Amino acid sequence: GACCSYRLRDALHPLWQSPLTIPGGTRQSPINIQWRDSVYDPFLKPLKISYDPTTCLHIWNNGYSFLVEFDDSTDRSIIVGGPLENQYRLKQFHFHWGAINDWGSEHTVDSKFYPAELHLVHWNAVEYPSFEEAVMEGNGLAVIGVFLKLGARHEGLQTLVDALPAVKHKDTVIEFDVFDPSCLLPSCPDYWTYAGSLTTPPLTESVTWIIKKKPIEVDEDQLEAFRMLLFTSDGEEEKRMVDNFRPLQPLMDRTVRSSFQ
Ligand SMILES: COc1ccc(C[C@H]2SC(=S)NC2=O)c(OC)c1
Ligand SMILES: [Zn+2]
Repeated sequence: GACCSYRLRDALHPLWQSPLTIPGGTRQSPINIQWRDSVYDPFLKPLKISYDPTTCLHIWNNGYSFLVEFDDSTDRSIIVGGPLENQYRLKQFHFHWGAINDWGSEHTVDSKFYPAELHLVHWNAVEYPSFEEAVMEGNGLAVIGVFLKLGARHEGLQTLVDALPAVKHKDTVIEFDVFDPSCLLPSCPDYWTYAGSLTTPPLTESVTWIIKKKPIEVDEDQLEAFRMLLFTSDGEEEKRMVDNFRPLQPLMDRTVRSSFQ
């Protein structure tokens, strides 16, 4: 029937040649955040974000998403506080999105998908010598997740959208030397936090997730600009870069904490 072919299609989805779950995984991402099951933690601190816009380096299409990468050789762009024991350095940010507005985010809230989700990736440079090593450690990474919803045009995002045609194909890159990603964060400080993983291979269980409660608004043209990117290199048969999100993973023995009541 339709359901099993859906499951088969889902399992064979081009993005997932690797196993959909990893053996022994107990803290995989993404997950559904059931609002009423999240537990308010009064000891959670406010998240402090200080990014230096001149640490921005370039935008590149890596064949799975488009990443904006930062110079992480110093502590000029960091986050601290929230659920974090140390300060974490900004390494890159990227997005996940759908072919249509009904889905696209990796996390869901009360089983609702958003059309897209921003991930700001940071690593624990206090305890680990490199990003590559931090990726392998339980407290190595901190990723801020921000939901995107359809609404007003986002002026800060537009500078990024204007650059996307230059990275249409896989393995293309352009210089992008001043950008402050804090313009992509909602003003509301509220967040959920839980222990999770990378959402693409190597799927390592090294991420402290900080998911903002409030989405940011972007307009249809801005979402369409994401959808005109390609998974494929120049000269290959074109495959539109859409639906680059991992299926939901089991919560298992985890509690999602909230910074708000
Ligand atoms: C080898 O280390 C990696 C590999 C892939 C990603 C990107 C994945 S993980 C995530 S969160 N969203 C994504 O699309 C990394 O990001 C931290 C780190
Ligand atoms: Zn991501």
